[in-house]
Amino acid sequence: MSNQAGAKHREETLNVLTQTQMVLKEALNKLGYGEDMFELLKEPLRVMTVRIPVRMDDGSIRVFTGYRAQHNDAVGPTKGGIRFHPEVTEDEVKALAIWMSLKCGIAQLPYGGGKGGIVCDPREMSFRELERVSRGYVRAISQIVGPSKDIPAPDVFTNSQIMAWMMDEYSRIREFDSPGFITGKPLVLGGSLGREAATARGVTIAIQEAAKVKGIDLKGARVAVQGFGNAGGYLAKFMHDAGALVIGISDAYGALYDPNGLDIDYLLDRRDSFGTVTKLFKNTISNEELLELDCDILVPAAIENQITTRNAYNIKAKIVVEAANGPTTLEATKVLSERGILLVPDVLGNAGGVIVSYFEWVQNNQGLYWSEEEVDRRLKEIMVKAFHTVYDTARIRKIDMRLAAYMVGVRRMAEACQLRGWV
Ligand SMILES: NC(=O)C1=CN([C@@H]2O[C@H](COP(=O)(O)OP(=O)(O)OC[C@H]3O[C@@H](n4cnc5c(N)ncnc54)[C@H](O)[C@@H]3O)[C@@H](O)[C@H]2O)C=CC1
Ligand SMILES: O=C(O)CCC(=O)C(=O)O
Repeated sequence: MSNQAGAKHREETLNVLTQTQMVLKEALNKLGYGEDMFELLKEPLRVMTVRIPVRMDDGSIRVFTGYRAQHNDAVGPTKGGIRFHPEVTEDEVKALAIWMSLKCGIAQLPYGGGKGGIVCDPREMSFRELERVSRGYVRAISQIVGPSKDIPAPDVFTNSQIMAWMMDEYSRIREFDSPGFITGKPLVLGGSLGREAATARGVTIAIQEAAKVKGIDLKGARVAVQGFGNAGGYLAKFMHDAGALVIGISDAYGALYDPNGLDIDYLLDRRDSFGTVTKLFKNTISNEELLELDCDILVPAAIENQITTRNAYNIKAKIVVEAANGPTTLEATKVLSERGILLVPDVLGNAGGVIVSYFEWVQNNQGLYWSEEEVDRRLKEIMVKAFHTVYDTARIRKIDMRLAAYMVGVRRMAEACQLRGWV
């Protein structure tokens, strides 16, 4: 078997959780921890599976499966989003929870990682059905979540309205108003200024720092963005506003390409609430083609496993910044690194979302609200520091940015577990 065929075979047999565990093990090894620490951190401490009966609008009952994973709470309560997607699996939610731990470690937030998901397709559900499934999920997990236990937030196909229903349901169960139970809420319910755009703002800061390192001028740089929802939509806008040429964007149904730059404001205006816009156009290209466009900066901002050994050799970008969680496989990470492409990994690149969620929780706890300028200033401070900590670790240790990010991200949690006497 050739090297390339071997890598492809390995990749096809590893799921996101196994791949995460492999990097985690290497990071812990490099930090000098033994097998016992890996044994503790390789899986979440707690995973709850729930079945949520929901009366649909036609009178029938459908039972949805949901998960909430809590990776580790040695540092503080767990934190992380909830996704509604037909392909949610338990292993995916577990990996996402571990990534949240790493993200919070890199950004130095007083949290461990958590993540939730419901197997459903909100694109095929009515507004009221979505409300019922959201409330049912909170009732089912209410015992293990809370403002000082585990604090959810939005993720793929969930939004501030869903956070509002969930906060309301939790407050009813507890019989007191609990804005600090969940973040990503609407402003009038205790949301934070700047949270909605925070993930993309953080990605933008990571891109700016990566571009400096690579000597790329953002003005006129050609950018392709996969995904046009919360993360991808705002990111395309920020890149456009920074003078870059956004030559490609995509959604679940296809991609749009214009070598002279797309009209991002127009596309944002036409997009639906699920980040879909390409259905309105005839001359589309595929998501696969978008990833291989001739560009300077590529931002996967949709779902997992998009850059694999199938296309990693054809990626033309000089910088890849992961706004999505897990868009690049482990084998593809190696290929990009060997090809000299700077890959800013998810646990660093998209940390802006949880950073501003932390600000929202702090504001809820203190009952004092900050200006958007204050939120953005604090976000920038944390992101720039996090970028350079990870970049310097990679440079000094001669390792790729993903492994460096795992080392930086897990260090504090491992120390906390040791100090608590768990290992
Ligand atoms: N919303 C947040 O605060 C954060 C989101 N992320 C990550 O960013 C990524 C995107 O999340 P959001 O923008 O919040 O979700 P969203 O639901 O707002 O948008 C998702 C976008 O991805 C597209 N998409 C879905 N399936 C696809 C497929 N198979 N191929 C191509 N495109 C597809 C959708 O059409 C939509 O444009 C996810 O990986 C999420 O975990 C990471 C950190 C925070
Ligand atoms: O805002 C948060 O707490 C978590 C966001 C999230 O789910 C993520 O960073 O993947």
